[in-house]
Amino acid sequence: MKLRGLYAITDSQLLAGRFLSHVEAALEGGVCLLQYRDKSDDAARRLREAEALMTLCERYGTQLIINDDAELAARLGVGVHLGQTDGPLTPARALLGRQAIIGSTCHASLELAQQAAKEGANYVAFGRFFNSVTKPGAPAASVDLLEQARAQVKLPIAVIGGITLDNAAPLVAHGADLLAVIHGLFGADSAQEVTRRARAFNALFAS
Ligand SMILES: Cc1ncc(COP(=O)(O)OP(=O)(O)O)c(N)n1
Ligand SMILES: Cc1nc(C(=O)O)sc1CCOP(=O)(O)O
Ligand SMILES: [Mg+2]
Repeated sequence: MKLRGLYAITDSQLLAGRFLSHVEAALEGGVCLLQYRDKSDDAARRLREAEALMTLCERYGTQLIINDDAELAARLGVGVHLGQTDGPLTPARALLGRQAIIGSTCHASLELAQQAAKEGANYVAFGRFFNSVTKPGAPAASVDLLEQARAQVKLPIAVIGGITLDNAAPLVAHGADLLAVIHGLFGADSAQEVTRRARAFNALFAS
């Protein structure tokens, strides 16, 4: 499966009261990967929501990725995204199997990306590229770094952090394969606007 296009990431606070309707609206507009990102420790709710997302993803032919939690990903038979403090890739791969999509946060480090590639990641993520409402303290990355990564890293590259329809095009032009977006997608007031934004993000990959 080609990893290229919009990578939608959920946020439990932002989507409170409109979780499934906004996610379905995004899927309607086209989503390459959907990440379930919930930083709470409410395991029962996390399982329930992840299962609901899996049902939606199956209907739309989208791959579901669980943030942080390889055990939950294994339980559902889906992929996982691991940051630098979320545990090593090798045991996650052993747990999830060869087919699962595993992504790795590399901040602004080519060395971390090379390491992730060696350990069998399916994509690497760099960020944050812009000011992020969701994660203001994340370390910064630049378009120069993205260009170097494009030249040196053979894996699909996800970019993240403050990405909106107004600032995403140069990232695609400099080699990003996946636009990972929370607020710039789900911050919309209506489901129709979420669908419109999803279509517009994907259109950036058309040329
Ligand atoms: C696609 C993508 N890229 C980066 C991250 C950030 O992961 P991490 O550094 O583990 O931070 P948290 O998201 O867990 O707060 C991500 N989730 N997805
Ligand atoms: C979860 C996350 N990780 C980042 C990183 O740089 O690693 S930035 C970020 C937040 C992304 O949300 P938004 O699109 O609302 O800025
Ligand atoms: Mg994490």
